Amino acid sequence: MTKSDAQPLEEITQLRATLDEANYRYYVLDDPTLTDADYDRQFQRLQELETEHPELITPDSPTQRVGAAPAEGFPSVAHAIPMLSLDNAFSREDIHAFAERVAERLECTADDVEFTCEPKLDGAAVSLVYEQGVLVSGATRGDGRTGEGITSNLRTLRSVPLKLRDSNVPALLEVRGEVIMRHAGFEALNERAREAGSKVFANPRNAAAGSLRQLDPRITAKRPLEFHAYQAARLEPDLGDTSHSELMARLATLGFRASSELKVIKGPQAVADYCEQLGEKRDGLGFDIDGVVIKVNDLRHQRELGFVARAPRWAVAFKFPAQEEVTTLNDVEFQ
Ligand SMILES: NC(=O)c1c(N)nc(OC2CCCC2)nc1O[C@@H]1CCC[C@@H]1O
Repeated sequence: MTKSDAQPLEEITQLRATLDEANYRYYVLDDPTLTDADYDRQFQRLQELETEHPELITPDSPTQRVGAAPAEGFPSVAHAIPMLSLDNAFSREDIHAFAERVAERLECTADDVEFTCEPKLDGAAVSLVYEQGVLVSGATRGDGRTGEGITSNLRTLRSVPLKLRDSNVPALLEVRGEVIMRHAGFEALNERAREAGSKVFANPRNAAAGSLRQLDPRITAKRPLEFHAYQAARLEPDLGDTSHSELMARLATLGFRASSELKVIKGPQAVADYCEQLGEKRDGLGFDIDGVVIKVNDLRHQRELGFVARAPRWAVAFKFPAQEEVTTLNDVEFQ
């Protein structure tokens, strides 16, 4: 390899590392280091180099996010583990009853059970599969057992890592999470749609789901979508993480955004307090949530508790009143 040939590979490798790190800091740490102009300038330089040296292009390069070939349709994808729904809780009593049921099966007291609480994001649930640290498949939740293969569309989200960030990557990782559209992005999208006389979306959840199911990934790439991880569904080899909160911290080091509002909380009383506090913060979050997902934190306990027909015994969704029905949350008294 001559000196000049050696140059592009070094520069390409450096640019890819810089752009991947910029995505991680922007989308996972909420602590951007590059300005958009800097990002775009380095991205264009990488595109130039890869155009001059196409043999150096790799599928996990930041330039390979947006494919050009519109899909004819989406293939069906069977989820290795069903993407289940959640039973609901609507009051402090329901939270206590859930904790008591868990405690009874774990043969402990409800106050000894350690839960994690996190916002229940109101978007579109998806699953991402990584093999040897590289994204190989992305799918919608569908009916929970079978979804639609939308890998090309999910690759366009800069909050979806094309390759895992850590050095010791697991052989297999399946991450599940919610794709959301923030209110600001939703309003701007609908404004553009009204001006163009095209379809206006009813709410951010529909806008996110509709954007993910575009046949042309170049359209998805222009939509303000963010992926927020909420579960590591499969992990081989098992990295020995023993709790949901530890696993979510691991996902953050691997390059995923997890909820900054995730808290480890002991006992139903404190869980109900978290729900009340998050309900008061709901209108200021800038994106839609419809409650709190309360999970038993210990993964062994989750396995012991298992699932009933369609939902886990170890998790429940605390639901807030639908916002259209409630003028202000102050009207809602916590029983
Ligand atoms: N929407 C969410 O923010 C969310 C969450 N934070 N955590 C989970 O945990 C799963 C894990 C096993 C059962 C539920 N699920 C969520 O949403 C899903 C999408 C479809 C059914 C649940 O609502």
